[in-house]
Amino acid sequence: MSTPVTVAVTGAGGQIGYALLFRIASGQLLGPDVPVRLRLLEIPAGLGAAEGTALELQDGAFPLLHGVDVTDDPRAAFDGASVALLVGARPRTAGMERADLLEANGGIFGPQGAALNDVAADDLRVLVVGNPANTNALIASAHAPDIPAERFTAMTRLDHNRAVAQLAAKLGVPVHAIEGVIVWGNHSASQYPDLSHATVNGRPATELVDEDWLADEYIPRVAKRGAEIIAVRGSSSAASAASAAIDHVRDWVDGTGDRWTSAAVVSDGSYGVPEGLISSFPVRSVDGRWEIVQGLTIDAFSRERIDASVAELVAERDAVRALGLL
Ligand SMILES: NC(=O)c1ccc[n+]([C@@H]2O[C@H](COP(=O)([O-])OP(=O)(O)OC[C@H]3O[C@@H](n4cnc5c(N)ncnc54)[C@H](O)[C@@H]3O)[C@@H](O)[C@H]2O)c1
Ligand SMILES: O=C(O)C[C@H](O)C(=O)O
Repeated sequence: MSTPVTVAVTGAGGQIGYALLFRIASGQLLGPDVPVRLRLLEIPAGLGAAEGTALELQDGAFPLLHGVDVTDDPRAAFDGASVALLVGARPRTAGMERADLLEANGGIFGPQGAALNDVAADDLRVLVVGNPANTNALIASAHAPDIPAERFTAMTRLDHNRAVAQLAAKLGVPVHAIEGVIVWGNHSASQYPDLSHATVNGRPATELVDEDWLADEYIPRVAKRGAEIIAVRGSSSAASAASAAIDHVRDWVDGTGDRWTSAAVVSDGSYGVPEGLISSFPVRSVDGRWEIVQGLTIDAFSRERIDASVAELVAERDAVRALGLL
């Protein structure tokens, strides 16, 4: 068996952490032949929950799990890490403005980026899940000048999976019949789930659904699914978010083949998205790197929606810049 890979998970004592860690320990993140060493990072108030989870991980007797460490020190958590799943974030509380949230999270993701820069492994891959995920990833990357920006990603795979599942439910087809769905922009209600390149059993999805359903039901349903889950469940999505994080990293490491998916990656200016922003794109993973799918035609309907979500990302970037966080 190979040398264990160190996987760091922040916010490990929270809901997503609880759903995520057992799947990593069972080999679903990196594959059935790859042993893992888990590092759980929490703030002092969350250490008890993370320590309890560590005890349960031990009780799982997972053959691939070569140890679990719990700490409140980012440098200890990230030391030698090849994968960092940044889940822990400051949630918005009553009376908090968006700028307060960005500032509070800047205080988390700046130091975590700096710690990753100093102590993580050379092959580090980062997935930011904690909201506002795209901008948190941007802040972390800005504090890690020695780590290529392409290694910092934010999670829109849950939005992508929701977009696929909603279309499958509408048409009564299995999810594997669907290809070419794209989520563009921010992981927020401004995101744009785009079916204009999607196919269902090889047929264009746009031939199978009408435009009104697309504009008035499908797009808002997917974009506001996080709020729907909160309203129905009483707390935000956890197991589906953990599942999407597994999908994202597994595809990043193993490759996607010709299939494409969605991930928020650093923009190279493709599709008019300003260079340097971390925005969701159609992506393929090739040789361990995300590549933005090129050459897609963007019609006026899509252009307007992509631009609106990207404008929100620009506003978030400008806000954190004004706060001195970039
Ligand atoms: N990108 C997505 O698709 C997506 C989906 C669902 C949830 N989320 C976001 O993921 C985050 C976590 O969700 P959750 O349900 O697990 O929340 P949670 O409140 O259950 O857990 C968050 C944990 O993070 C910890 N934490 C806070 N600051 C930390 C820090 N500086 N270092 C380490 N740990 C820290 C908290 O103590 C807590 O235990 C939230 O920001 C949520 O909005 C994103
Ligand atoms: O929407 C939220 O606040 C929660 C999360 O980001 C989600 O998409 O489920």
